[in-house]
Amino acid sequence: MAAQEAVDTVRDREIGVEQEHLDQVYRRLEEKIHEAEFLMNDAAQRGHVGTPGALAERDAQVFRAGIHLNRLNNEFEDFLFGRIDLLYGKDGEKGPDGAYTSVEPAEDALRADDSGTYAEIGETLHIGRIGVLDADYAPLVIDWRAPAAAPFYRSTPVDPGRVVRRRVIRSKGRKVLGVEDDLMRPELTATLDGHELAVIGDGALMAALGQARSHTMRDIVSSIQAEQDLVIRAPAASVTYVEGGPGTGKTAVALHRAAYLLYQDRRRYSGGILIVSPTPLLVSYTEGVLPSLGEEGQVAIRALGSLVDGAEADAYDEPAVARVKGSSRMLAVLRKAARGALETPAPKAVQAELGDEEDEGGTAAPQGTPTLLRVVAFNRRLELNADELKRIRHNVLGGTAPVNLLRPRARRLLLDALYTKSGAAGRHSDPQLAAELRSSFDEDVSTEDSFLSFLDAWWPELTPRRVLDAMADEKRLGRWARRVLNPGETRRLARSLRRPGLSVHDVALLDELATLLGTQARPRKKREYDPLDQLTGLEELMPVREETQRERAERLAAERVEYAHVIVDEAQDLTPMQWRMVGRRGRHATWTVVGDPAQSSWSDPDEAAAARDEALGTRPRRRFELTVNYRNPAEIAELAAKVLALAMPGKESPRAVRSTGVEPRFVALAEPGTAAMAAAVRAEAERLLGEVDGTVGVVVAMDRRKQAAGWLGGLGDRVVALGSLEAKGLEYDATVVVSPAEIADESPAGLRVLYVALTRSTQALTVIAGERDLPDADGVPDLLRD
Ligand SMILES: Nc1ncnc2c1ncn2[C@@H]1O[C@H](COP(=O)(O)OP(=O)(O)OP(=O)(O)O)[C@@H](O)[C@H]1O
Repeated sequence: MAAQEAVDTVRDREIGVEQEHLDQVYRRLEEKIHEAEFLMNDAAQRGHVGTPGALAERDAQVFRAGIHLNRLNNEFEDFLFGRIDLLYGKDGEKGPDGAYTSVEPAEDALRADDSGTYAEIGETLHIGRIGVLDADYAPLVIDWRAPAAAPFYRSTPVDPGRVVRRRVIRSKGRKVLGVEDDLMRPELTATLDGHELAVIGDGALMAALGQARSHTMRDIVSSIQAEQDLVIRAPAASVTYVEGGPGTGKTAVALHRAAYLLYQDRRRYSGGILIVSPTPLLVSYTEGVLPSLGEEGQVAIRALGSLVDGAEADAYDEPAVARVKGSSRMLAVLRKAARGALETPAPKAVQAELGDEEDEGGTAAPQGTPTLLRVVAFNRRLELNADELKRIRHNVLGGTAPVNLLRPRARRLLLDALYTKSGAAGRHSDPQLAAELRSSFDEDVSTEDSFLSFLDAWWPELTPRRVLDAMADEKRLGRWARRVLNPGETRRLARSLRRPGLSVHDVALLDELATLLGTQARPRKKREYDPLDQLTGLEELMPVREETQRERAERLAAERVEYAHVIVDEAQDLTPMQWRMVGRRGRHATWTVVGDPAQSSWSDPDEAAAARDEALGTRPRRRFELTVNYRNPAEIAELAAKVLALAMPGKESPRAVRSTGVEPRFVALAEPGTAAMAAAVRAEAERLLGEVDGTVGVVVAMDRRKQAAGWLGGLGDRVVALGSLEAKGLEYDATVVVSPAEIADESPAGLRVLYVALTRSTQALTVIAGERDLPDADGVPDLLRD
């Protein structure tokens, strides 16, 4: 009892110490807010001066002060989270943020005698979401992304550097709630201001991992681990390539890396950072993290189905179709289609008003390409017949230039042919007169209505959507796909393109078509001229205040064709066609690519890897591996490892850091059929809702998605039903995986998809075995038995 009281006293004292520091930081922040407010008022006053120079200066001041205030207000909550106590450093030099920069301790920092090793703490640093200096420019808080903060993340007991004690501080508003310490040099007796260094708690990481999950990811800024920090701070020279199993923090690391890169070189990354995620669900799950890291507008998080402007797809094709659409064989088909579509009938909307770009798809009355051009020039009727037109078209299409960009050439060759027919060609021997005659001919003919409407029908301005719609006709597609796709693939592809709406895989086809057609990139919406752009410099180019982070990101994304840095999450899932689409957005970018081949839902990982290599070009790569699973307890990780052994024999599982003592539960259906499955799923979901504080995910085969949502009706929003492909990247406190066999049989990559499903839970897992799972007496499906 007495011992516990002593611990509590030490804990309270340490909390008190941190509270004092936090109070000091808040006082300083308040001063800064007052300063910012003063600046704003002062600037407003100056408005009365009235000279143009004074007005511009006022505007600049208001702008800066507004940004400052905004930032301070935003960062006010929970922004001080760490502290390190360091040995004296090797050199006495201070870095630009006022902190010592040396990583290694000074030679005389440690004293050893027969009874042990001793040291005096030479420096204490507090780490937070932004840096705060006191009035004398000494650091009260160091920004987590600053070099001086790196030891907070890098130091480990094996390689402690100067760090003796690493402390995570939990606070709410202005109140410090607790501290958790990790000792990096447990063998050392260290003193701080003459007192022995206190150590509180069992370490911050375990405390963080034990918390209940919500529907959004939280940032891990206070508990980033050393191997993760190496990735986050890796120099952005070329391609940073990260592999790691489920739950190793790949997504978290990728998001924190975006924040780090912006901090480190805001000027460079004002060109934008694009984060590509496989599904909209993962986008909304991760979206909360960046603003909370203190980043604004420059980062766009996009799902693969929303990467192309105007396309917003979240429907999935059946695996056999997705395989065809994603394959690089599609390139040959699209090349043919982009040219062949010139001869296809215009959709109704286009027919109604030729030249109208509005393209709604659908099948039109087969108008087809015109086979006769008739004009009147020099008082003569001139005609080009079907054969002549065909020859001209063939001629124009000779090279590989984008079809829409060939229209002027088509127009010229038509005029050439008509001119030859007119007999005017040899009329003048004087070249100048001949040229004049020709140009008046061209002008007459090319402004004639019959010529113009012919050209629109014969060489229409094609949109990617129109070509894709044209591919929905099986016979036509068969021609374009000859010797590339087999008849079954062609049939399935055409059928899927006849369905209304776009699938996620269609979007990459649209993007490829846009390139093949040479569709003009949408003109950049020019930002309104703002005199402050010149006054404030790029660092200060922060969002206009009334625009939200998301709105700004969307606007920038819409305007942007390419980005300065591209981060690809779940990279193992990009098809070759998707790699091409993403690659076009980062031709001059640096890249961070994170993924796990063992979770790939793509049936031909080698083909996808080849396309990835093409997208990344010859840029040098730095490879990193993440090896620790922070999500799953060991009990769940062990079960998932059985599926990994089937899916990818020899592939190692990441090491789980914690164990809950709760084994996964198995439930077999009381009787065959959907009703029994519905009852079992609902009962398990209800039970788990009672067991965990956070969220419950029910993962089913893709074609049971809607059904499963119905089974869970009325259970509230802590529980969600997901198709197996949608579960990627997400996590829940508890999951119910329904019929492993159904998930595994869904596609050639089914076992890897099942592996994903089994690795979503942070606490509890129930597996419900259907008939096809052949459960044993304990309800364990055959796929999960030893
Ligand atoms: N250093 C850390 N401290 C606390 N939590 C962490 C840390 N690293 C990762 N996590 C948590 O572990 C979970 C898994 O992280 P994340 O989703 O980034 O992993 P992943 O490698 O992308 O997984 P998957 O491949 O399954 O999508 C998240 O809840 C994340 O917040």
